[in-house]
Amino acid sequence: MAVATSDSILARSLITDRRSTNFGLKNEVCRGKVVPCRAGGKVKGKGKGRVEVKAAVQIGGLEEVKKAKEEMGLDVVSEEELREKGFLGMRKTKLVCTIGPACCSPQDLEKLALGGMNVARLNMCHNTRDWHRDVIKKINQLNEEKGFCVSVMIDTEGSQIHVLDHGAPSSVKAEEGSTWLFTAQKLEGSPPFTIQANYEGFSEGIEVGDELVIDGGMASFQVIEKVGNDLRCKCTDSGLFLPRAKFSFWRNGKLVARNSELPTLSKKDWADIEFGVSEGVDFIALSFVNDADPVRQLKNYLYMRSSRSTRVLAKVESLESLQKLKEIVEASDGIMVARGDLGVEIPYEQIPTVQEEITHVCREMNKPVIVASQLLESMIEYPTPTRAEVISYSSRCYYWYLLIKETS
Ligand SMILES: Nc1ncnc2c1ncn2[C@@H]1O[C@H](COP(=O)(O)OP(=O)(O)O)[C@@H](O)[C@H]1O
Ligand SMILES: C=C(OP(=O)(O)O)C(=O)O
Repeated sequence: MAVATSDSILARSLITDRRSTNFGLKNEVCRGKVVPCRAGGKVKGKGKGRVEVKAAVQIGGLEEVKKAKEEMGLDVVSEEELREKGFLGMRKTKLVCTIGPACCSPQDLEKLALGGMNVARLNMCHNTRDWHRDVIKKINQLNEEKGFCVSVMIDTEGSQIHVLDHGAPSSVKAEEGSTWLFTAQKLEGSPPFTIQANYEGFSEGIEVGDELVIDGGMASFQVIEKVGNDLRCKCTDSGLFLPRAKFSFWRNGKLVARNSELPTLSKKDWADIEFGVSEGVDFIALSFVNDADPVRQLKNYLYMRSSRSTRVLAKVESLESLQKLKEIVEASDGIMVARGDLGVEIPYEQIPTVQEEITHVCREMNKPVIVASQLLESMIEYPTPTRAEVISYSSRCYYWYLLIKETS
């Protein structure tokens, strides 16, 4: 993915190596000049990397963009078009960027817009509404003053069983053979070998012998004792607890579905939606949609609130949502394949097939598909993506791509 600078076009599928000077493009075909450029903001986390793009192909106006599309099969967009049409522009691939503390200044937002951001995503499970309001204001300003056309998406928190923020700066390590208490009790500080869950009923129906998997495989435990509502577990595969790490329980190789018992739209989600409507956001992405009902409910609500132009996207991130895929796609304006959470409920090796299946259903119903999570994950640390990451975007599926930790 190369990012547009002034008078340049975005050539999405061309990520260059630092040493490369010309993408291997024939000058007579594109008549473009490869220029170094920097775009994007500082990345959160280790803070070393930058979302930075190495080069852009400078090609003049719309005519040349058209030529690049037709003759070279590139999915490109001119800066002019980015400014005027945003996600309604001709480039079929769209870029959705999560806005977090690492990229929320007006300068960072402008760099992202210049780099091809079509939609700015605000994840409502982080930060305050005032913080989100401020970002929306900056995006509106960017659009009004600099002529961009960046849309805004809010993403609801939804309900999911996860580790409470354990207070440690980054992660807590569990060693194989160590014993841990998983509890929903509110505890002072972070007692050793104790993990707090966010949901009181997290252990209901769980039996001794069940497997508890953290973040789809980051670490595994076996339940060795039930102590009231708490679970004493032995670590069977060492690994890390990251803040908000997700739980899944397994019995005889099958998922014990727990998240599906929680509501898709909590009180907080409705309050966030109300906030989004009053701020005039363009998209609402609904987390943990298990069937079409919450999507229909939200669409009815938007209709009543005269916010018909706000689009509802359903996040497919659970087994249940896969079982009800067609009705969910039908009810929604688009789908997000939330690969991060999907990887907690289905084995990693099934994700490619599932992504393809979801895409197929969406294509048949003419609905856009957003692919989320770990797209350019290596760029959280490093300035260039891996070859494998580059290759995974060379298909002509024309997805919308959602960058999360890479930008936020
Ligand atoms: N608005 C925000 N405020 C603070 N941190 C944020 C914000 N948005 C994203 N982040 C950071 O980026 C990370 C990835 O974002 P995201 O995937 O949207 O959240 P999560 O993985 O927690 O569901 C978060 O864990 C958080 O550290
Ligand atoms: C986008 C995702 O969800 P979130 O960041 O809201 O956890 C995901 O799970 O891939």
